Amino acid sequence: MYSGLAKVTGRGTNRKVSTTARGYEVLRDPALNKGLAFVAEERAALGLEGLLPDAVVTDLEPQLDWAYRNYCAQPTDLDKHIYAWRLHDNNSVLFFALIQRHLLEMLPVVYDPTVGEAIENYSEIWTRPRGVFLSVDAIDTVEQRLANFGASADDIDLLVATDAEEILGIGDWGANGVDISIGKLAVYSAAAGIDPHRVIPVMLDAGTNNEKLLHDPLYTGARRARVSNKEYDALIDAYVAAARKLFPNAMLHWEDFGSTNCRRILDRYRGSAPMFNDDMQGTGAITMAGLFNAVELSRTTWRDQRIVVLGGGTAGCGIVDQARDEMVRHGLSADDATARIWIVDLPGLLTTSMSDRLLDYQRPYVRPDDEVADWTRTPCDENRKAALRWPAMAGLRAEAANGGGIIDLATVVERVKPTILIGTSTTPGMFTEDIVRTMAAAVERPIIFPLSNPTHLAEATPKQLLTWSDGNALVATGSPFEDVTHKGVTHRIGQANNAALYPGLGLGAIVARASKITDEMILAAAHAVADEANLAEPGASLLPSNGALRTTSSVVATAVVRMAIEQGVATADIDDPIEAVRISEWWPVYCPVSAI
Ligand SMILES: NC(=O)c1ccc[n+]([C@@H]2O[C@H](COP(=O)([O-])OP(=O)(O)OC[C@H]3O[C@@H](n4cnc5c(N)ncnc54)[C@H](O)[C@@H]3O)[C@@H](O)[C@H]2O)c1
Ligand SMILES: O=C(O)C[C@H](O)C(=O)O
Ligand SMILES: [Mn+2]
Repeated sequence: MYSGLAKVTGRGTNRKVSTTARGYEVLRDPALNKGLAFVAEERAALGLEGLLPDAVVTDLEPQLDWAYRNYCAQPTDLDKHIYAWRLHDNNSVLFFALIQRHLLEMLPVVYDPTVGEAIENYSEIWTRPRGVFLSVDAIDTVEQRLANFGASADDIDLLVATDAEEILGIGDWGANGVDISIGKLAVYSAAAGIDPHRVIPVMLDAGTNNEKLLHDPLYTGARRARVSNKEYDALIDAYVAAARKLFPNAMLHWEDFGSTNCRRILDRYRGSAPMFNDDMQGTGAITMAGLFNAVELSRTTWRDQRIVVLGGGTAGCGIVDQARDEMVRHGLSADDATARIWIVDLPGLLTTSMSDRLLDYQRPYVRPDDEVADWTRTPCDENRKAALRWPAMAGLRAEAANGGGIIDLATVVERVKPTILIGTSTTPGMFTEDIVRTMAAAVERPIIFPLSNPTHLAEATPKQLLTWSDGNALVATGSPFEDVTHKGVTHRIGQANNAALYPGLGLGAIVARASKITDEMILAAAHAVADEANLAEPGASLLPSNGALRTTSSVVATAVVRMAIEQGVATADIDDPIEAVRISEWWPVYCPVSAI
């Protein structure tokens, strides 16, 4: 969004902006400001003479060198994060050009994992608000608040909203979580060229159960326990209604909702608006991209897989839903495919007798109790009992306390001999040496994806997995990890992070002006990502490098546009999907600014 009234003409590198803003209004608007790069005519027309030093430097390069030096001079990743985001608040082109130039290095700092630290420290480090804050305490003002952003119907392509109940794997961070919406949007722009001036980050403040925040005098959000049921649904309803009314062309992206709300929200609105849930669908798709390549390298087929998932929440179930569908596409019945999946969560292996206390999306995957009647049960330790914290798990807590014991991951791996092991449990160290060695002894190329973020929550490190499997494991992780050299082979660790998929998916949906985002569009995106990886070398990464994200995202977007057209959900008139994507991409270059 621009200060004052703005008119943007031309696309790609031919963009031009004209504005009613003048003087400091221009310089203080990060969307318009280009510092010394304003030329004499612009300075005269926009009332900037005397407000800038007289030197004119139109070249972005010296500014980039200077910004990068300052960035590198920051002592910690959190300081670097803060520096980069202050640059963003001053000059958004420079911020995105800097990230683009140093994508591999900066993405983990601007975004995950450092964004987790920034969220934990939000009250201390925020300087100016970004995005729109909607609150359960003011549901009747939701539309007005969104309108106050100052954009008109044609100005916005995308809104990312969070209620911050489950930020990454670090839990409930209340209003601090706005940074995840902001961060996800920055990745859209850096990775796929979605115009950063045509998006809105949204914080849906439904309260927080984070005691630390509730007692922090600096906390910026509603100081009350999280609401649920009708009150919560009313906030979401008001948001969707307002967003659809004010920005009817915009796509809605849902991020880091709690496990009890995430699927419900998607199911409720998905049929009537272009939207997707990144943690379920985006994660499912990027994981599938990694799995497509891993299954190929393992020289097995999708019909042969046995999949064990640790952590059957939003991400874990999003992944198995897509894996089950893939097995069905390879000829298994839905029941046979489901029977090749085991989910282990806090109460251990999910089984039929737990069904009425599980979430609806976990229920299809429960195992029959008689099938596991003679499986070893381990006592449920105090930590785990305390951790059985979902309301839905109240009964299970009692059961565990009564000494029933649980069927843990080690037992499941021993019994099932999985070909694929996925970690979305938010719990580090859960893929132990014993577990990995058991799996590696039974399967030639064990496929093991510890996906929990940020880095310190990964279920195992790639180095451990490759050591314990003697170099045979096919590994991808949620957060970035270094290459691992084992017995002379350098294993490049692909990052199965939805950041490698959702930007291209979103760009494709926006270019197609898709009326819905279908499962087939998401699958097309997953295949497009998988195809971009080069598997030729031993130890090759299962996924394309994040350094190549812009190229990957264009390819993904094109595949998504094609699928949207094929399925009849594209409302834009498109002859050539490649060209349509190309001309829609925003690039961080200074464009001429003139006066209205
Ligand atoms: N790589 C990616 O792209 C990606 C995407 C989404 C989520 N994630 C990560 O996955 C993790 C889970 O995210 P989510 O959104 O699904 O959260 P969630 O809260 O919906 O699910 C987490 C699940 O793990 C279970 N769990 C917790 N401790 C466990 C333990 N010790 N053993 C077994 N199960 C346990 C919880 O009960 C819950 O069901 C997070 O760390 C998140 O960062 C990664
Ligand atoms: O944000 C990420 O890095 C991936 C994912 O959406 C998560 O919640 O962990
Ligand atoms: Mn997420």
